[in-house]
Amino acid sequence: MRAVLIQAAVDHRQPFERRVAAVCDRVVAHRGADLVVLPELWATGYFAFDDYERTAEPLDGPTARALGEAAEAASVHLHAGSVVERGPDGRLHNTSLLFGPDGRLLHTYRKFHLFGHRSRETALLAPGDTLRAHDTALGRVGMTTCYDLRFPELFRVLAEDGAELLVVTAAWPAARIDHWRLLVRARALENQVHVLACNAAGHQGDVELGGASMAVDPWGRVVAEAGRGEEALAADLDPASVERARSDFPAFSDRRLTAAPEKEARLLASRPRAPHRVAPSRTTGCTH
Ligand SMILES: O=C(O)CCC(=O)C(=O)O
Repeated sequence: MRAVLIQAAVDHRQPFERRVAAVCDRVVAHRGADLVVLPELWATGYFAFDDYERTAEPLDGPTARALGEAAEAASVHLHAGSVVERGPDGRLHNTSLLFGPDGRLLHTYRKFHLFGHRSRETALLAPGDTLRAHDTALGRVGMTTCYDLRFPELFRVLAEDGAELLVVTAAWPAARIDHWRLLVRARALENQVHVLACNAAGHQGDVELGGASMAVDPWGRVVAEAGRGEEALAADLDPASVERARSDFPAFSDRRLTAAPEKEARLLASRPRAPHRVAPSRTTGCTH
């Protein structure tokens, strides 16, 4: 599977509609990829808190329509990063959108953990409360947003819901980019899944975004990593490697606690354990 992460900067000199059109053109240029991913709030700018209200749209608004058309024109799955959504009750959310190659909106995710440190997100937005993975032609996909990376239980819930690919859309500052690198790899390794983490680039006000978008495999290995500036990062993933990693080294199936909120018993009922396979180390991938 070929994924392309568009590590975009927000050009605040351009009107909002022009920013949307420019990013849609960049999506269309990646026809031939299977999945294109955008950063968090790439059109409004995550740190442009004064613009949230003005740029908010419902999920059938012009920005979502343009993104669906771009996905269809490119014939790709499009994880369109996130937009400021105006919900049916008037509240605003940081909402991620996943489109299919026919331009249909397949799945949405409202950011669960709003960020309050030197950020007005908690004051302006309402958090999401629904977490589920979604079946696509590329496998089962879970969506997460930026600060969520610091909450391993959220990733575990999605992995327990069958996600094989976890996508992180972000506007992660350069000041804490070491945390980003560590957390993205940890979330992939501990859940034995692929993680695609698409960060923003450039400056938003006095905050510099850190770039370093990454594709990480189920062994926690970095398949591709971007620099700090604007870039389209391509990565080839082998979807079968999730199954392979889990059967070569069965840590995911050895877990005893569940993160799934709807399960009453937090301790997983004891079940017969599959015998661990003892394979010569040179034939396993588990040296990392
Ligand atoms: O956790 C961090 O350091 C960054 C989080 C963030 O910038 C966000 O959630 O948008």
